[in-house]
Amino acid sequence: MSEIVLGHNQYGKAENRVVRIYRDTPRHEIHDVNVSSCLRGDFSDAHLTGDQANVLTTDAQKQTAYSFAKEVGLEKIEDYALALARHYVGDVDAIDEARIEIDEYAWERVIVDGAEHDHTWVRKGQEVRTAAVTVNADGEWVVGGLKEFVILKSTGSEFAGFYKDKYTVLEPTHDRVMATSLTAQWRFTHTDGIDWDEVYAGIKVQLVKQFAVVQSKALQQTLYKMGKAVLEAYPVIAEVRLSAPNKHHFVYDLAPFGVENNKEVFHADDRPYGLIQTTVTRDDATPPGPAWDAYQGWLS
Ligand SMILES: O=c1[nH]c(=O)c2[nH]c(=O)[nH]c2[nH]1
Repeated sequence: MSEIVLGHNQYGKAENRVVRIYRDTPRHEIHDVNVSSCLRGDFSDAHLTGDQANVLTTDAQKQTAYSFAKEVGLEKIEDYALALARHYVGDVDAIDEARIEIDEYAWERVIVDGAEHDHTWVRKGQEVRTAAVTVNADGEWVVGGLKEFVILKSTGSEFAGFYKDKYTVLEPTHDRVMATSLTAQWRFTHTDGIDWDEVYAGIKVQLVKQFAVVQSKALQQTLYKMGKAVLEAYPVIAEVRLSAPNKHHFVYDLAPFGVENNKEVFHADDRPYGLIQTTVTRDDATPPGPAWDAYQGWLS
């Protein structure tokens, strides 16, 4: 008979929706996040005997997330996440490792009578900025990123010369629409003295540029070039991971109506979609440790 044992476990408070307003001057600032805290450590008893003595409640984690929005501030999600993770590992004995995952929603000031308004914004829909921070006794890891970044080019994309079997019906193309909703994550080599906002903005520029300028032979090639450009431009990045659904745009058949369609009218298909995923790394990158050990998405 095999013995049944407790395996990896972790717990926390997922998706605290924290909004911090800075209102010390008439021109307010807003920071809007979805923050999840995840704790790893000596929690066997909670599972095996029901003894909760070591369990810092998920409710306390929620309270901490809100209080740290004031105590630490929320100007930089990476700094806020590091502060939370350091607090859990440093202050609670049972906790060996803390993982903080944050999505940040950007807001943009409305324009009233030609001027930016002091305290009214509209949601900026372009992408969600992400951060994932892990702290344990051996070190600290920060992974920055973005997701839901929808980007499309109307030409400059090919897909041809692929392997063919008896089910292959796809026609090769040297001129197609390429579109995706990009998720990108980048692992920092260290965590001190980094201008998180500058690196974020610069990496976004690199990702966009490669998507636009590369004469793409495949989404795979575009993703590789994106990751490579980020690593070339930013020595503080050790590794980039990219995940891109191929949002297929099919030329719509207008022939039944006697209407010519020279790649001018498309059906934007919803599903299924190719899902292309690529890691680009330095051959001498420091080991990732637990940098990629997810909380949200652990099973995916
Ligand atoms: O860029 C692409 N990569 C693929 O692997 C693939 N497969 C497919 O059918 N279309 C595409 N496009």
